[in-house]
Amino acid sequence: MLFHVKMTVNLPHDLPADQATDILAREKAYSQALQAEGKWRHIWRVAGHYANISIFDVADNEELHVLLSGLPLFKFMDIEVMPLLRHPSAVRDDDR
Ligand SMILES: O=C(O)CC1=CCC(=O)O1
Repeated sequence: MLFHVKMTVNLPHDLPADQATDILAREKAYSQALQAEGKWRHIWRVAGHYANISIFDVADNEELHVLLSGLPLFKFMDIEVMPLLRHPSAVRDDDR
């Protein structure tokens, strides 16, 4: 199942720099591992915002929840999820 996910990051201004550096490094590694697995298909920065638009390809709502709640930045994010399904006019075979 495909999901469109918007993540808006709200890092506290008083978060110590070493903790911020550590959490961002862990977030990057977590994200890149899921991208390599094919579960996190796309990630795009939203211009002018500390936010991203991502496409996840997972088995079901529960798997998406597990992956999102495992994000190192999870407690510092607002997350909006939109489930996607194939459009009847779509021509790409991998958009299901
Ligand atoms: O910077 C972001 O948008 C938050 C984020 C999610 C995965 C990642 O590497 O950074």
